[in-house]
Order: sequence, then C-alpha cells, then structure tokens
Amino acid sequence: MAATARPRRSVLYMPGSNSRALEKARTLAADGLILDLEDAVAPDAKAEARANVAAAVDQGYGRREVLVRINGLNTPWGYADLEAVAASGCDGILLPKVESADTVRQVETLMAAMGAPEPTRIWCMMETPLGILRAEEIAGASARLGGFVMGTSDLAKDLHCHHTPLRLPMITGLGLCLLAARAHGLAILDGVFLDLSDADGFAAACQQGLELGFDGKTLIHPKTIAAANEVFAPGEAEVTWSRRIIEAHAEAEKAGQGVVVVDGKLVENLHVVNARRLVALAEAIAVLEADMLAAESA
Ligand SMILES: CC(C)(COP(=O)(O)OP(=O)(O)OC[C@H]1O[C@@H](n2cnc3c(N)ncnc32)[C@H](O)[C@@H]1OP(=O)(O)O)[C@@H](O)C(=O)NCCC(=O)NCCSC(=O)C[C@H](O)C(=O)O
Ligand SMILES: [Mg+2]
Repeated sequence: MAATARPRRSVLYMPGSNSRALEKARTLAADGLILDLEDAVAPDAKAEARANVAAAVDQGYGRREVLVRINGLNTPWGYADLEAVAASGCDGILLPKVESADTVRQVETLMAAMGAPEPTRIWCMMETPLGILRAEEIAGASARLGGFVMGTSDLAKDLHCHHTPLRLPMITGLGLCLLAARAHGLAILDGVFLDLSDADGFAAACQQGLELGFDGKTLIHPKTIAAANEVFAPGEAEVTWSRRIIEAHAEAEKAGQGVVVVDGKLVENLHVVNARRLVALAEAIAVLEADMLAAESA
C-alpha cells in the first residue's frame, strides 16, 4: 500500500532531456523526483531523454522516491518509454492524463510482461475533467497503483478556469481526487505552483495543500524544496503531542478504558491512529534526511 510513512513532502519534476538537472537532483533535499519524458520534453528530444532517464535511474538517487513520467500509450513514444523503464527498478511509472481504469490495467499487464519488479508502482496524473470524474474507478483499478499526482496546469486549461494561487476554481477536482485516493489507500500529491518569484504565495499554497490532505507538493524548481519540506513535515510540538497521547491511550486501555483526557482534550482511538501516522512520518523523514547528510559528507 502506498499511503505509508514514506516522505513525499517535496517531489521535484525535471525534464529527462536536461542532463544537468538529472545530475543535480542527486544533491537536492527533495523527498521524491519525477523524471519527465512527457510535456517537459520536446518531440525531437524524446529518444535522448528516454536514454538519459534510464541511465539516471540505473545510477540511483539514494532513498529518494523516483517516478518516471512516460508519454501516453496513445502517443508515438509511450510504449518505448515504458519498455525502457519498466524493469529499471524505479519506484513508480507515472502515467499522464489518465482517463480510465482500463488504461491502468493495460499498463499493469505490459509491466508484468516487461519484467517490472513487484515494488514498482503505477502512478496516475489526474489532470483532465473526464479522468477526475472517474477518479474512484481509476483509484481502484489495480493493486499496483501507488498514488495520484494532480496536474493542475492541464486541468485549468481544460476547465477554462483561472489557475489562481489557491486553486479555488479547481477545488472540486482536487477534492474528488483526494476522496478517491484515500478511499483506496493511495498517496496523493498536489499540483505545481508556477510563479517562481512568489515565495509567500508558494508557502500559502503548500499550507492549503497540507490542510486539504495532500501528502506533499510537486515542484518545478529546487529553490522551493525547503519550504515544501517545512510545511508538509509534522511539527515538533505535533510529534511530541502525538507521542504523549499514544502513551496515555495505551495506559487507559490497560485499565480497560477506551478514552482518556490529556490536557483537557478527549483522546479516542481515532486520534491515536492519526498520531501514529504522524510519528511514523516524522521518523521516516529523519531516516531520509540522515541518509542524505551521510551521502553529502561521503
Ligand atoms: C523552470 C526551469 C526551466 C528553470 O531552469 P534554470 O533556468 O536552469 O534555473 P536556475 O538557473 O534557477 O537553476 C538553478 C540550478 O538548479 C538546477 N535546476 C533547475 N531546475 C531544476 C529541476 N527542475 N531539477 C533539478 N535541478 C534543477 C539548475 O540546473 C541549476 O543548477 P546548477 O547548474 O548547479 O547551477 C527549470 O527549473 C525546469 O526545467 N523545471 C522543471 C520543469 C518541468 O519539468 N516541467 C514539467 C512538469 S510540470 C507539469 O507538467 C505539471 C502537470 O502535468 C500539469 O498539467 O499541471
Ligand atoms: Mg500535465
């Protein structure tokens, strides 16, 4: 199941045709990376980008989660993209503009035939009106699904709405995808923020994404990684509180009680479930960051 404690606070896109970016990503504190073969790569550069990305995945990115966004299977490049990375050991293959459960099942079958290792997940870009209206059936299409990534730029284009910083015109679409993802135990990442000169607007969009329930934000530039990491990480006070209520509730259970009051607040099992999730996430972030530090000083 994908909605685990794996950190996904910051997930950075980079064009597969940009060798410098693919290399630079090994030094960046992003929890995850999306090596793109789709919209960030011009048609003439598709073949070279595919080879670059296959070689980059082979070299590895430490503990960072690595997704490869392939072109759609209905394009001249999609099948070759899938063939090049299916067995590469990347964490996930991200499908663009998914509009049906059949597409997911078709990729699942091809991945099995191409020798994809069991842990390699299928991820879906949710970025068209039809895809979002079918979010629930897509989310339930395969046990191989890992998560959804919101494609708010394509969605704004198709809806003819404004791509405002806080995405009010797209809020229904974001909500439908969140409901579908959580109903099926999937991870879900928020869309990109396009104005690289607006740091305050970016932080506000991250905070909104966190409050809506996203696991993290997809990014287009390294300078936004630190802010996303900060917003989507459980705060120190939150982790301390979580540990306290886990302990207090366990003590209460030993005494045969299902609820306990801590600092005047009622704590029930549902609060403990959430507290455990936050503590596990904080611990996973600490492991990932320690690994990055060790790699830096090696
Ligand atoms: C936007 C950019 C084209 C800007 O690139 P650049 O001019 O090189 O920026 P800087 O000079 O400020 O870069 C500073 C250093 O950082 C490295 N860098 C920059 N961007 C990245 C990156 N994305 N990943 C890794 N490294 C990066 C530069 O190489 C510089 O390093 P150094 O050489 O050491 O100085 C560029 O940021 C970019 O291409 N961004 C990603 C664009 C992209 O992938 N777009 C597609 C995904 S968004 C999308 O499709 C969403 C969805 O589908 C939807 O519909 O919403
Ligand atoms: Mg898109």
